[in-house]
Amino acid sequence: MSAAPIKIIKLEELRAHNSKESLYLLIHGKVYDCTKFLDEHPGGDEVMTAESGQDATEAFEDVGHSDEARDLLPGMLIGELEENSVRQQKSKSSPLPPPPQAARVSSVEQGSTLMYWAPLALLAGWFGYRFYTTGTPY
Ligand code: HEM
Repeated sequence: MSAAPIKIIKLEELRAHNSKESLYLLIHGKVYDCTKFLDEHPGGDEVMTAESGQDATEAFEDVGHSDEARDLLPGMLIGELEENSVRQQKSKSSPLPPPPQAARVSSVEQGSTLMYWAPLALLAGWFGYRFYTTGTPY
């Protein structure tokens, strides 16, 4: 007899279970249904709901959970997170090039700065020319 196939869980599915009514946690790439454990968790339910819908591995490890705590995990295991959806999540969080709108705004700003300085430069040029030709700027 072979073991039951591992259920592949999509990122959207993980994110959908983010309340006390139904809570999934992602720890080391595996998805755990922690709904029933919420009330029993010695660290409280708030910390667990706060970690839902994202990778809770760091939070789980930072606490330094005991072996007893780790032994509880297999009982809550429901599947693994789909590889592709993790990659999607990573690309979403990576810095994107600035949107074209920003480029447009800065070129408009440059344009308006030029529009401000051009008449002033012309005026200064005129007074300079007058000063040199007539000895007085007006
Ligand atoms: C299914 C996942 C989890 C299980 C089975 C679990 C289980 C436990 C257990 C058994 C303890 C008692 C101490 C120990 O034996 O280490 C504990 C404590 C604690 N847990 Fe979790 N935990 C889980 C997830 C989390 C997450 C995601 C956080 C987020 C920060 C968290 C935060 C804490 C804290 C802060 C304590 C310390 C409580 C105290 O001693 O005052 N736990 N947990």
